[in-house]
Amino acid sequence: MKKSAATPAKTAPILEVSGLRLERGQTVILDDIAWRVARGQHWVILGPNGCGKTSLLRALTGYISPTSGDVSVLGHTYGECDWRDLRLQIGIVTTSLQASIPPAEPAIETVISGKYAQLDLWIKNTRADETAALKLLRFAGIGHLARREWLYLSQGERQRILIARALMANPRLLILDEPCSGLDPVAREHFLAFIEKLARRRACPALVLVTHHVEEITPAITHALVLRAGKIIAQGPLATALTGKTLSASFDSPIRLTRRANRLGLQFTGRGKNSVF
Ligand SMILES: Nc1ncnc2c1ncn2[C@@H]1O[C@H](COP(=O)(O)OP(=O)(O)OP(=O)(O)O)[C@@H](O)[C@H]1O
Repeated sequence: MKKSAATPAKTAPILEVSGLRLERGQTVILDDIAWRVARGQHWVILGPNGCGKTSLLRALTGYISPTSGDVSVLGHTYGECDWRDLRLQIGIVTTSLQASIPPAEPAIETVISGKYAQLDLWIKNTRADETAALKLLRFAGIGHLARREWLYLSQGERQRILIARALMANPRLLILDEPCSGLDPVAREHFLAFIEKLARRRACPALVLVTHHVEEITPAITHALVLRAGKIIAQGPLATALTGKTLSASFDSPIRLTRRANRLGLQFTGRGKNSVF
């Protein structure tokens, strides 16, 4: 009988990936990925288009099987326990989820569906679920939208609802896959302030933010994983893993990392091979 992941091992890391390799046909999508997310850490994954970020997320959530290597969540390894239990420990917010939300579904029901890791949920809501969902919507600053249908919500509101939805299952890891895409500059700042508030919450799950934009790395993010062509080129505490040198190697273009008022930025230096100028 397969072991249940419902009772997490107290000392295990939140996530551990070792020797992960993913091949499809002749293509090596991920190669020799070894990565560990410990309790209390919040990570950013950065890298150019096609470097393997989405594939890595899909391997973490059990949606694709690696060619070799292991992925474990809270000490439980895919293949050795029920993957549905493991998946419940990982919340994921991605724009691809948006197409699966029924257009007429009120926000509060979208949030409640997260508790059961289901979309288009057809059950009678309990009072306790409604209370919990409303609390999360209020935390996300959108309590007033609880009864508004998905169809009429803005992109920023939808992203907050999907985060509240993910939190309904009390995940230990929350993956935010390009959560700012489609947001205008002001909406993006408000949204980042919300992420920062979430990260400072006592019961916050470990966050993994996937982005192309260093400006979206808020001060709560502690660690970085930098990818290039399916391989890790740097990982560790933000200050050492995310530098002009590692970004230049990742994006194959000369880049300088700037820091102003606690926010990161990029400058293209205009020198060297593959300069954008
Ligand atoms: N099933 C597959 N078969 C063949 N190649 C694939 C498959 N899935 C992904 N790839 C390739 O693997 C590479 C990594 O894709 P992936 O979507 O993980 O990149 P990404 O870093 O998320 O890119 P982006 O930033 O553009 O979203 C790409 O070159 C892609 O074409």
